[in-house]
Amino acid sequence: MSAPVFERVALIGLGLIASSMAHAMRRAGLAGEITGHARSAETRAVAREIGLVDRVCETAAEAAEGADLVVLCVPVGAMGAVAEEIAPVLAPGATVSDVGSVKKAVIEAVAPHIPEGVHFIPAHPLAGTEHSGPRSGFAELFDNRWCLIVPVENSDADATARLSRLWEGMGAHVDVMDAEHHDLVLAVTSHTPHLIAYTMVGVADDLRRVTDSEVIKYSAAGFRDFTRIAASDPTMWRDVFLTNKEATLEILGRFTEELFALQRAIRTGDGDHLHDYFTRTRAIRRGIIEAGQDTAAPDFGRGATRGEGRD
Ligand SMILES: NC(=O)c1ccc[n+]([C@@H]2O[C@H](COP(=O)([O-])OP(=O)(O)OC[C@H]3O[C@@H](n4cnc5c(N)ncnc54)[C@H](O)[C@@H]3O)[C@@H](O)[C@H]2O)c1
Ligand SMILES: O=C(O)C(=O)C[C@]1(C(=O)O)C=C[C@@H](O)C=C1
Repeated sequence: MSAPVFERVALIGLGLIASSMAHAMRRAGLAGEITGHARSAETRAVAREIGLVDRVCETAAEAAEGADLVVLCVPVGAMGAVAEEIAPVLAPGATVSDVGSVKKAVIEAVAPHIPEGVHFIPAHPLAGTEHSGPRSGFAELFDNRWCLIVPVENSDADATARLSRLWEGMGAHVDVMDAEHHDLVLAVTSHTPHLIAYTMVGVADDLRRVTDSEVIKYSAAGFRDFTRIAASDPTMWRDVFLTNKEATLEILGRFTEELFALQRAIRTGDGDHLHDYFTRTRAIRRGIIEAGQDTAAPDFGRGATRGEGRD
């Protein structure tokens, strides 16, 4: 058990990421006290029932008051309003961070509300599941995953190091990245793949009407993986695409070009093109495994029903 890195941590939004943070902080004794707030009364009631944090508060400001770390764990589109609400109670020397999947838009929405003397250090843990809500979290979520810290202009070095210690204590490896680069990298590795999965499952759903449920009945592993991703929270992903528009459209444009090239190769019977392409992509998968990055998604059946106890 380590000494607490922060005396009081406030988690605003009590879904998958916040609940996993609460479990991971408790596992390693990283916080003296954890307070929490979620917008819906139902979520707050569930959080109280399962003892998720030490104190569930009725407002975000109440949870943030007296905290030396406040972490915004709400959908990206809600970050600015929450920052505005907690701003009056933030004490000088406190740190505000977030876990949003997009960084440039979050910084633009949150930074203007951060008072003088309060540190703002955005972050993004690259770990998740398709589940949501306060029951879906688990202490191991961040183990051996990356957490990207995205310092803003004049971010305090000591405060950044302290936040890094917290994430390392929760099991993550920490790297530092600037916001624009973060958003482009994530558009490639996370955002566009989610859009493709949503699309593929939508296509299959249309087809299902034609084939009378054969698509579901005979769905093989590849498609099942798509359905897991496409079961992810609609609010979260709507906000991701609306706020990482530029980078996602850039990657989607490239994706479409390559898809057309493959489509043409199939139509013209260009086996060499297909074989070369698949050889290249196979090498990427092998590279990921050799680098030890293939941390298989953990057990998702942790009593969480998607949408349960959340607004
Ligand atoms: N799910 C993932 O895979 C994943 C991974 C990394 C980062 N993230 C990011 O983490 C953040 C939270 O995602 P999650 O998966 O934990 O979501 P979630 O849907 O499980 O939880 C979101 C929580 O925020 C609360 N909430 C929504 N609007 C609010 C508001 N205005 N004020 C207070 N509470 C509000 C909801 O009640 C809910 O408890 C998002 O910004 C997301 O982009 C998600
Ligand atoms: O494993 C999953 O369910 C995820 O989609 C997690 C995932 C990802 O794309 O890797 C999703 C969004 C994040 O911001 C970070 C992680």
